[in-house]
Amino acid sequence: MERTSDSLPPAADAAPVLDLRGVHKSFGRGAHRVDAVRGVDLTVHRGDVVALLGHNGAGKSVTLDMALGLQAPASGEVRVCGDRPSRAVSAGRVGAMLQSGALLDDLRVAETVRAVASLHPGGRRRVGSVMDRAGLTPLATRRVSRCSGGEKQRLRFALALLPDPDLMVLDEPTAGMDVSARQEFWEVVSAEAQAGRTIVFATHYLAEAEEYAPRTVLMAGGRVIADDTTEAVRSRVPGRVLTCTTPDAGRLAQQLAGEPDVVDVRTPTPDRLEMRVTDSDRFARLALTEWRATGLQIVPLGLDEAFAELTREATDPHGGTDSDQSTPPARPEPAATAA
Ligand SMILES: Nc1ncnc2c1ncn2[C@@H]1O[C@H](COP(=O)(O)OP(=O)(O)OP(=O)(O)O)[C@@H](O)[C@H]1O
Repeated sequence: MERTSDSLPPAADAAPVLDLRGVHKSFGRGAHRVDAVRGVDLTVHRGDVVALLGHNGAGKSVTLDMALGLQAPASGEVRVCGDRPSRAVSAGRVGAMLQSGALLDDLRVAETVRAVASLHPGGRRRVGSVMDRAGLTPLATRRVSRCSGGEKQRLRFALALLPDPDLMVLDEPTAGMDVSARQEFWEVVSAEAQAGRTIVFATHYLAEAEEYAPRTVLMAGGRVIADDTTEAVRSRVPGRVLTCTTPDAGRLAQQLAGEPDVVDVRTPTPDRLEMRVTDSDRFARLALTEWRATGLQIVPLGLDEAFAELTREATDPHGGTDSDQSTPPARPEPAATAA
C-alpha cells in the first residue's frame, strides 16, 4: 500500500531503513587530506525522524551522500533497507532533497512534477496526491522561475516523494527560507512523518530539531558525538539559565564567577545578569532577597546551549575528537518514532 498523509505505513521490514557501520570517508592526500567522516555508526529505523546537526564541515552532507550512494565510503558499510544504497535508490526506496538540487525555471510546477513522475515506476498516478500533500495544487500552472524559495523547496520535496520512498533524506532543506516558509515546509514534512515516513534531515536550525525531530544526531569533526532523543541530548548539559536586572550586575558577576553551582555568568548590559546555574532555586532566592533583582527569568537550557557545549567538548584537544583512540559515544536506545 502506498503511504499518504492519511494512510498508515506498510508492515515494518526487519532491516533498518538506514544502517551505517564504522563508516570512514576522506578526501585528498598527505597535507591536503580531509577526514570528513571518521567512524560513523548510525542506525535509523522505520518511522524515525532524525535531525542531523553539526557545524559547517562536521560531515553531515558527506554522511548523507554516502547514504544515497553518491559517494562510496573508504571503509565501513552503508545499507539502505538492507541493500546497497545505489540499489535502494534505483528501486525508489529513497527520496532526496540535496543542497544542489536544480529545477528547470521555464517549466511550470505541475509540468515539473509530471516530468519527474514519468521517471519513476507508478510515479504518474501519484502526481495529484503528491502535489496536494506538498501544497502545490494552487501553484500548478505557476512557472518555477516565479516560485518563491519556500515554494521551490516544497516542489523539490514533492519530487522526492514521487517514488513513494521508505526513506527521505533532506540536506538543509530550509536553508535561506524565512520563518513562515519554513513553517509551511515543515507542516508538509510533518504530515509525511506522521504517516510513518522515515525522515533524516540535516539542519543548522536547532529549533527545527527541537520541534520536528524526536531524535537528534550531533556530529563534530566527522564523528557522531551525541545520538539520542532530542530531549535527552538537550538534557545532557545540566543547568538552567537565570537572568535578572540588578543595579550591581558587574560586581555580582565577578563574585559569582568562581562559585561551584555557577557554570557561566555574564553581563550583556551593565545592569543585566545572565547566568547558567545548576541550583536555580538558590540563586532565585538570592536574586529576590539580596540583589534587588527585577525581571527575574529562569529557563531550561535549549538545544543550542547543549549543541555548543557538546561540540566544544568533542573538539577540545583533550576531548578526543582528534584522536582515533577516542571513546565512541554511547549507542542510542531504539529511537523514538514519529507520533
Ligand atoms: N569532494 C570533496 N573534496 C574535498 N573535501 C570535501 C569534499 N566534500 C566534503 N569535503 C570536506 O569534508 C568535510 C565535511 O564536509 P560536509 O559537507 O559533510 O560538512 P557539513 O557538515 O555538511 O557542512 P555544512 O553544514 O557546511 O554543509 C569538510 O571539511 C569539507 O570541506
